[in-house]
Amino acid sequence: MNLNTDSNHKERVDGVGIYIHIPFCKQACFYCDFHFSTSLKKKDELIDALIVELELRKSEFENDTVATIYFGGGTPSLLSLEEIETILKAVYDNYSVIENPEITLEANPDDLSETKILELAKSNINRLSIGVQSFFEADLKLMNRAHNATEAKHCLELATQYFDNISVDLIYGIPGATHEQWQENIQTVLDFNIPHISSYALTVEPKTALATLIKKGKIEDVDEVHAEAQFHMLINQLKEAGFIHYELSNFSKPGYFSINNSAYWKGKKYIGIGPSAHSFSGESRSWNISNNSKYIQAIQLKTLPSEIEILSVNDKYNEYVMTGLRTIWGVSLETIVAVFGSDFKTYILAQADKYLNEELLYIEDNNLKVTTKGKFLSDGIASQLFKI
Ligand SMILES: C[S@@+](CC[C@H](N)C(=O)[O-])C[C@H]1O[C@@H](n2cnc3c(N)ncnc32)[C@H](O)[C@@H]1O
Ligand code: SF4
Repeated sequence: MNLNTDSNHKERVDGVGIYIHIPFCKQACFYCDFHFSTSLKKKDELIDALIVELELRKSEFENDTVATIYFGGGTPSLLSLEEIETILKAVYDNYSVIENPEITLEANPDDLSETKILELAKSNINRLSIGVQSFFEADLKLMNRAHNATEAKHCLELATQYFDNISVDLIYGIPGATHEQWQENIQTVLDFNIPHISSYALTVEPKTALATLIKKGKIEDVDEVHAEAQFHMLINQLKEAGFIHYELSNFSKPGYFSINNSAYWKGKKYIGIGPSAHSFSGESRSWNISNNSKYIQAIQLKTLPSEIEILSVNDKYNEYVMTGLRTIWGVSLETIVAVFGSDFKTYILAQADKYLNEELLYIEDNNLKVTTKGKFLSDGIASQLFKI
């Protein structure tokens, strides 16, 4: 299934994507439930396994061209340039890659010394996604980030000298962080002339240290109203600065949309390499085991440690509605009819009626979209449009 067929989609994505998960971090951020290990003992074995998995899966893309390569984590910036290049070589050896693919590396500020940035600038990496989260010491300590506020600013000073395509991650709704501090965080990123920002509300995931600390009363609970107010400040401040709010958590200057993520939101195929990585073939989703040792063992035996789920028509429709409503492109009613049939269009319009009347949704050029008022509620609204 390729949902990137709408004639009115402005950012067309040609080619498929490869995501490579680097499951190591220096220390565990209190809020994070992504898959990572703080022990680097198995790093070499894991890199070997990533290379074998890339070889094992090449037939999945034998008729496709790779347009984006994304090193995510965990903390990919923990890898040396040599390690990154070895993995990239395995991509080029096994897949057909377009001439100038977007190659993103997620990086943490404490890894980005001038030497490291210079090395990365000489490699094929052409986009950095830097996990700053906040420029305030108290916020960084509360979240147990490995960097401090000075490192956060210093790394942007350096990175902007060598890279043009940079994204910065910021977290809002942090307990104790005032609205003024939040606005200062956004302004600091703008002052560095960063063209792309991803911003998430601090989410208390079950079984994280943050959840335990809140339960014990050691950290104040997150406040939804406070977070929603900061989300709207973000929208307004970035709109004024010329950013396009192209996905619920993503803002970009024209020309700097993440091609990798846009492809994902538009239902393009991608393969995820590494422990916990997810893949989407168009017809099914699969995900690798979230355990470094078991992942390495299975790959050494030339088996894929993954589970697969074949998507039903309703699953595909639900996913399209969920991702579509989060984006600037919305849910195309033309695509709904073309891919799922006219019954689905009748269904979605009936379900959407209440939200259209409440001005949480609107229709523009035959696309169903969330209004600014509806944005913070977009996932909840999408679930009300699902077919079960
Ligand atoms: C999993 S991290 C990987 C990149 C890198 N290690 C970093 O920390 O920036 C990707 C993004 O997800 C954000 N994130 C992970 N868990 C989150 C949570 N519970 N609430 C808000 N943001 C979260 C991180 O802060 C980061 O910006
Ligand atoms: S937020 Fe990033 S650095 Fe922190 S634990 Fe998660 S993956 Fe690691």
